[in-house]
Amino acid sequence: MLIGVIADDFTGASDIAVTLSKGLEGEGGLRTTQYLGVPQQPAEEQVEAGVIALKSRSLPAQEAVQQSLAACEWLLQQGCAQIVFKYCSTFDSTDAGNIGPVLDALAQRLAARNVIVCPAFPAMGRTLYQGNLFVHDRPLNESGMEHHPLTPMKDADIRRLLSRQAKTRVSHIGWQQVVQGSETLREILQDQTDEETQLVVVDALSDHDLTLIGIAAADEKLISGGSGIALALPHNFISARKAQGNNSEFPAIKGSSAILVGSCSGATRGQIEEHQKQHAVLAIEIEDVMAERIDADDLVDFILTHQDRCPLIYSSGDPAVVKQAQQQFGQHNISQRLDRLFGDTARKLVLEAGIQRLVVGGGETSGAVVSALNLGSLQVGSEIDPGVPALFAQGERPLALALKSGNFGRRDFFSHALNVLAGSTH
Ligand SMILES: Nc1ncnc2c1ncn2[C@@H]1O[C@H](COP(=O)(O)OP(=O)(O)O)[C@@H](O)[C@H]1O
Ligand SMILES: O=C(O)[C@@H](O)C(=O)COP(=O)(O)O
Repeated sequence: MLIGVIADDFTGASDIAVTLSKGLEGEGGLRTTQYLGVPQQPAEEQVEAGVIALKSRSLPAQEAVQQSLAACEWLLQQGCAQIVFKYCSTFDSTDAGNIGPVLDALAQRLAARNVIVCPAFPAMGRTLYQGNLFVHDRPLNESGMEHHPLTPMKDADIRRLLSRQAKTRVSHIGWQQVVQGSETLREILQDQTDEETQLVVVDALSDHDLTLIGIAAADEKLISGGSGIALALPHNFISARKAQGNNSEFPAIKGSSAILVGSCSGATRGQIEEHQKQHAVLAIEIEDVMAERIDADDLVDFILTHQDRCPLIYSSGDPAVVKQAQQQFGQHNISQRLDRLFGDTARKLVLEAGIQRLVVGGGETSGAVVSALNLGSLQVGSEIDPGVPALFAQGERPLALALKSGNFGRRDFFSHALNVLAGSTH
């Protein structure tokens, strides 16, 4: 294994996994496997990039640090020369963490001097300029992310956010320096090396900028960012002839399907609206979940009786509905109950009812579903939409998955994803 990634949620893990497996256009990427939690056994020999999916974004900071360090140890044992800490391209976190505390701990473990911090993901409109993060034409704190149920983002200045979370000093490399090229950037990074470790927020507006940054970071032991930071990392290993590259083929799975959605993001709510125009959709009311008036058997029943209409079940609400539910029940209680409900439903659907194509909307929700299925590891297939690959779990009966970040995906994402998992290229 050459590159090891520690991802703080499951959709984020598949986002960076597909970036590594794709590589730069015309060049190809690395043989990539996504692990669900820290594996108990060594990786298979042919794996060149290993992505460990944690569900650590919303844990207490100390637990997130412990899990991230455990993931780091396993990746180092597999021989990784470079570790990447992957967080959200909207920098999802709070003043208590977890991005800062995890970076502090990883930097110390790896004795890294300059740790790049770059959440930019231009394909999804996330750009970083003068240390401030934008989502398309809005600053992060006006992008809708200020309403996120778990990590409301109320500041767009990554330097300021990170300084509140991390003990390590925070510095900045501006876009005007990035565009001077990889060589200059490498020199700037090396010049910044003094005794003190630094978290270096680096601006990026385009994939070209990210490519320059990735090439400049070829020798860095620790890098961090959204999936965009990994764009050029396969190139570093392929051009140094250390990697064989990715030439895997994946099955088309046409079996029965289910779509489970817990994300409350604007993009996801639009996708649900689109889906219900032609397909079967069931809304779960939070009051019913909290009062245990609805359970996994009810949801399984809906999915199985609507197989001919691409059934989708969602809990998602708009910001006003979410706020009201939070005031009534507490966000932690709601998330715990929903995680359990979606997890139990997925287990019954896959293990008992034989569902073979599963699409999940939302990072935390994907974590809950995939953890309940206890799948171990997933092979990374083709990209359904930017940042969302087809994933395959081997077992007695193959299972194809798509784990969609709340904000990702085209408007008809859910039906499109089912088609791609079934082998359609449209
Ligand atoms: N109607 C709702 N009210 C309050 N919280 C909700 C509701 N529906 C889902 N949630 C919670 O909101 C969170 C959404 O997070 P996540 O699944 O990561 O989506 P995203 O990818 O958009 O961040 C989950 O913890 C989920 O349990
Ligand atoms: O970087 C991103 O935006 C995604 O890969 C990601 O981490 C998504 O998180 P969720 O929005 O919680 O799914």
